[in-house]
Amino acid sequence: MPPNAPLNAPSSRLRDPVKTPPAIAKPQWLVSVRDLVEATRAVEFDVDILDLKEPDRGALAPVGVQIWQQLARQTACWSTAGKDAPMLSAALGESDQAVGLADQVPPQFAFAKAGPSGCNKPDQIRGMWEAVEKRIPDPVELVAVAYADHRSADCLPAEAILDLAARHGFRRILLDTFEKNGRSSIDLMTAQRLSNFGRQAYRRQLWWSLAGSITLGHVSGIAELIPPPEFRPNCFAVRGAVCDGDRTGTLSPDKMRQWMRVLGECAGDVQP
Ligand SMILES: O=C[C@H](O)COP(=O)(O)O
Repeated sequence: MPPNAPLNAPSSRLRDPVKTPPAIAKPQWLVSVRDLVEATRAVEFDVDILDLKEPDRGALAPVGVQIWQQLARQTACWSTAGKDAPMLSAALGESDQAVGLADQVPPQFAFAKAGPSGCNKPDQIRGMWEAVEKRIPDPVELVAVAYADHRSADCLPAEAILDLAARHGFRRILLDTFEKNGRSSIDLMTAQRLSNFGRQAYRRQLWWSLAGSITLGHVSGIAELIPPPEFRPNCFAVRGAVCDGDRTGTLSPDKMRQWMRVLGECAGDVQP
């Protein structure tokens, strides 16, 4: 187990819908989808988390509330049909938009993410988290978001957000890029910073997900990039690399199949 316990105990709102593993044999896989059609395609490929997001409108743009509701109904059908229904996650947008939408997230969703852009002081980001937490339905867990290109997003650096998130009682953090211009989180952070981010997450008992123009090459090369297994991401989150064309295209079954295979091959990397 990581040596340092979180400074604040998690609030009841942050209880896990599933237990957070201290170490995982196989990284989880999040795929961002824009609607029910893409979601239905993605479930064929053993996705762990379906993330509802409109890729035409930036990093964390929300889809319409009616699409959240469709997915909430569909997940019940998947479960009753005996399928392993993925957990649902809602992108709420950035700061004020996230606060405004938080109370409309269906309670069937496991997670919601609020972007920190414009929050360049600790008090601002804490205030935004608190405002979202006040409105979000109780079973939905708010996930902290940090951007590798934090200057473009006018927010605090990723390491500072991780520290604040741990103190606030978050259980999970997503590292993504604000700009979707093809520069990956790995290019922006460099291997050293990324590895330190992973170490910091492990020590603070934060599950972390790596997103931001991540490619299959990044996934298969993660052991060289972050040698200690326990510092590696608990989850890889992807959109662009599993689409035909760029991230505004549609999900490619061939690419989804390749990702499923490569992620399956990561199994056994981490000893519990
Ligand atoms: O949450 C994950 C993002 O949607 C990743 O998108 P991307 O792979 O196009 O950067």
